[in-house]
Amino acid sequence: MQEIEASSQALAKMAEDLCVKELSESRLGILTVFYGYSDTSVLMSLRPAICMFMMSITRPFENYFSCCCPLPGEELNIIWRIMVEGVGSLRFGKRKVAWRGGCVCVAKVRKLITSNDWSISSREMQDILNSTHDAVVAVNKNGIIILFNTAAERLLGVAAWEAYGEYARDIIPGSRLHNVLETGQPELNQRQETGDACILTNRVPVRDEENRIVGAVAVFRDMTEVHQLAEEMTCIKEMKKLLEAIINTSQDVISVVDDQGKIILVNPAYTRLIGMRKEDVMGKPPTVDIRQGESVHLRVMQSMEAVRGVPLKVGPDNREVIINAAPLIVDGRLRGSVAMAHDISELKFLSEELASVEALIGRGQARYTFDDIVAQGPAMQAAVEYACRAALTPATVLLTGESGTGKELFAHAIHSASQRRYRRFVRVNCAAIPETLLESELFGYEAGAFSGALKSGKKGLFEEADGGTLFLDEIGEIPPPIQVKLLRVLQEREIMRVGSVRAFDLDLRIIAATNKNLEDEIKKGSFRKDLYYRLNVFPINIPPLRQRIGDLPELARHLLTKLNWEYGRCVQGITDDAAALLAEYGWPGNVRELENVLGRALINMHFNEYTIMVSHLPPLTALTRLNAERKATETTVLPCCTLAETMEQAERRAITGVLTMYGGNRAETARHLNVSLRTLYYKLEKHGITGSPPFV
Ligand SMILES: Nc1ncnc2c1ncn2[C@@H]1O[C@H](COP(=O)(O)OP(=O)(O)OP(=O)(O)O)[C@@H](O)[C@H]1O
Repeated sequence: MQEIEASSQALAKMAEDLCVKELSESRLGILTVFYGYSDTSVLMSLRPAICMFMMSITRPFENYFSCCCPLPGEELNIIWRIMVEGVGSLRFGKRKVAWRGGCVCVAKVRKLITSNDWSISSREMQDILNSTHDAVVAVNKNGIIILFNTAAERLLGVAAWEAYGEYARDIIPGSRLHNVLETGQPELNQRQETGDACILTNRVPVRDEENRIVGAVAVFRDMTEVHQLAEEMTCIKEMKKLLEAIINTSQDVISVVDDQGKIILVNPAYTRLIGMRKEDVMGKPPTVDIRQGESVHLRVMQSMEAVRGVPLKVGPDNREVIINAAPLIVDGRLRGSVAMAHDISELKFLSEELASVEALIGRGQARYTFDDIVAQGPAMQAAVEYACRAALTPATVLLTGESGTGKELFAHAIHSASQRRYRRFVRVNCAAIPETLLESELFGYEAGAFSGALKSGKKGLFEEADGGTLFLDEIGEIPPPIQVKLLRVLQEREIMRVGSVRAFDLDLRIIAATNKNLEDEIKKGSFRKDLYYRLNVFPINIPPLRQRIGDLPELARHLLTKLNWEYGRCVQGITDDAAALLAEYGWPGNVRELENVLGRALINMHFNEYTIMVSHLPPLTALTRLNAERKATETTVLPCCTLAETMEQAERRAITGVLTMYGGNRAETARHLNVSLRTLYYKLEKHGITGSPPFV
């Protein structure tokens, strides 16, 4: 603060000049302090433009500055002060003010508020403006800043006290308030990008009652946060849409309950499954759809823990579902629970379908190689050696042998050792497919070939195996009409779909297997001779187990390893007694039966038993007797008999043995002996075998 002593005359003049000058520009506040007489009314009339302070002559003026602001809460920055001595007068326009000593101060008014609403104090007004988030800057008609709130300080980076009294054009040129003053036109919603910030500005002229422009005000709104918020909102909205789409398209059944246990979300898969409309379940307790079992939602909400694999029956059709559910915990608070149900009725159905299709076809890759075949004795070794040779050629192979001797095992091994090993190995059990379907299954059909046919037509198993190997198991069961078609495939190497007139080429190797004697079948007229010759290119006969009993110990070891793995056991071997019993047995079911017998022994064993004993084996007596008989037939020399007589006796023994084993069941006996029922009846009559077991 400057303080100048001066003669009263000079100072009076200076004060007067200053007053006039400052009043005209309204830039600075002139504070004139008089001792002695004063004309209050004159000075007060200047208030809209400057701050005028009246003081009591009795009070020292220093105190006055701090306490006598005309509007409470305003502050002054005194720039200079002139002490005035003597007596004089000041003239304001036509009026003259007498004075006697005093001072003239020039002060910058830091907060100058001109408000006509005197019910709100200037301090309150200032507080209100400072509290607003928007920056507010106002100028008077000369473009001088008369209002600058805290948000403006923050946003524009200028302190309020620096801004007050300055030209807005100088301090904040971007505000364009001077333009508004000039044009009188409001500038609304103007966007300004400053660095990272995005500001929206409204600038309007301020008019008095006579519509004269007396100033301008700008409101700056920092839109950065709003923009960020809008972006976040858009992001959340998109996320919500995405989640909704996922939930709605999910095949899994989804339901959500709130913390009150009321359903608040279900997806279309849910309504489809339980057969209720969405509006019928929303807001309802989660037990609304359950037919059998407890609500997992309630369980989860009580325990606050997830559950997995809970079986339930839901909906009008009592659909079987498996449910996984978890509590919804947000910020440590339980907000509800979400459950996902998998409809296992469908799954069960599909897996059954798959199993039946696979059982019928057995398609895919070969599972065994020659390493999986136990062949100790010379007969088996010869068969394996022959099969190895066959594998290296594209020739058709015919595997013959009793049931369970390992024909399928050989077919897999041949494919695995052939050049086609990386192509498909398709197995078809001709006996398992109904006769009516066999043709279309094997050869496929054209669209609309018969009622119930697929619109698109269907590939047959021959086509499926194209490039690979087709294993026709139980070939002896193929009915004569299909034998003709099969013959054509083997001859021409081409097939024709059912309902088609167009034949196409195929490249596949055929392996056929049967436990029937096809020559007998030809004699009976049930199997085509020409087909037999086509199939019998590479015949391999696999001997029955009873004729290679020497293989039994190694086979048992091999099968035990397999069974231990399947049953999770560690059985090491077989006692000598048990092995002797197994060797005595006739094994009509061959290696498959041996596998079953060992499997049953494992089931009979305790977990701390590691060696199969006789007590673990199922009863094998009936066939042991047969076996003894067979051995006798094979080994006993009958010196006083002719060859024809010996054969007669052997035949009689064989028939009575098998008949005893099957409790007199002639059909089973015929099947076992591989003769037709008609032949068996003939032989029974011939040998005079009648009555009930035991037959002698
Ligand atoms: N020599 C062998 N070595 C190892 N396992 C064998 C042997 N022979 C047969 N097996 C096993 O015995 C079971 C029956 O074999 P497979 O199914 O090949 O007989 P199959 O003659 O095709 O029977 P079917 O005529 O009844 O179809 C299979 O588990 C097979 O692995």
